[in-house]
Amino acid sequence: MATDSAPLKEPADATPATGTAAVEPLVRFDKVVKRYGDHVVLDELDFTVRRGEHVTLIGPSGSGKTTILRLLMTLEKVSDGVIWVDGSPLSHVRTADGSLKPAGEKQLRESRKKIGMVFQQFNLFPNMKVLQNITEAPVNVLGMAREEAEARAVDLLDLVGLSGKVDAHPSQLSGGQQQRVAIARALAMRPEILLLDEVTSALDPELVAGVLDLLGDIARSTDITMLCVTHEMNFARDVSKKVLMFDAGRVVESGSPEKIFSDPEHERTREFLNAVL
Ligand SMILES: Nc1ncnc2c1ncn2[C@@H]1O[C@H](COP(=O)(O)OP(=O)(O)OP(=O)(O)O)[C@@H](O)[C@H]1O
Repeated sequence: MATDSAPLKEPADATPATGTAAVEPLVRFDKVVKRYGDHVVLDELDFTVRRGEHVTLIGPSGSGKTTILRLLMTLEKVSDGVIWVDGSPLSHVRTADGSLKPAGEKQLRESRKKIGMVFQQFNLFPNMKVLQNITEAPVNVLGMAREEAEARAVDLLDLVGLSGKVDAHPSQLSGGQQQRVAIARALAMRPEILLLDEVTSALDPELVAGVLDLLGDIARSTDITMLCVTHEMNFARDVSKKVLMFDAGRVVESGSPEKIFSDPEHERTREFLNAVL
């Protein structure tokens, strides 16, 4: 089935009826396929994430974890299936007859506003000062007044422990400090969903705990929904309510961190955890 030919109807429970919004998943992957040429990376993937939930994605290298985050960030397009966010199709738009067709660039840019992502390699703008790194998207994408964006950036820099670095350039900061700026930059867009892709993998070991503590504080003190790819199993245990174990582009097992880490049911989960723990 190709997304650009067959009309796709929304799942029966995708649009909450009045009074049921609290139980409606914020994110729903509905038979999502991602192919690169003949290589099927995600294979009719189904999973849901509830509003405010903190979910950790684990699985062997190449199992499709980063691809899931990139699809949610609309940096990639689905090959098949539909991604729903808050009852609306992220990857598609509704046509007049109620069917869905793949979203164009304009809609994808709109969808992207709801979602923030922090990358392994920080991805800061090297030629901009810290403050401008944080205000750039709120001003140019959301149309926020510069003064308001700057005031918010100052608050966020305080939150991430970098209030003295407003005028620094990224090259003048440590990796841990750059990642804190990247976290502040993602939060500046007031996203509903925060995607974290191995955000401590590129850091020197002594900087890892500080960044994880900050993310733990953000998870506990806000109602943000988090999807997190990490090899930091203690962080997953402390911060997430649900762990999804992926293999070959599918969820092979999901459950609480306690259940998955101490009593996994699937052989692939046991193999993976034996290798990383
Ligand atoms: N742009 C691309 N073109 C072709 N293949 C790609 C592309 N991006 C990802 N892939 C392939 O998709 C598969 C899944 O990659 P992905 O990065 O999602 O895995 P992952 O589970 O995040 O792995 P890791 O833990 O090593 O980061 C890999 O086989 C990868 O080579």
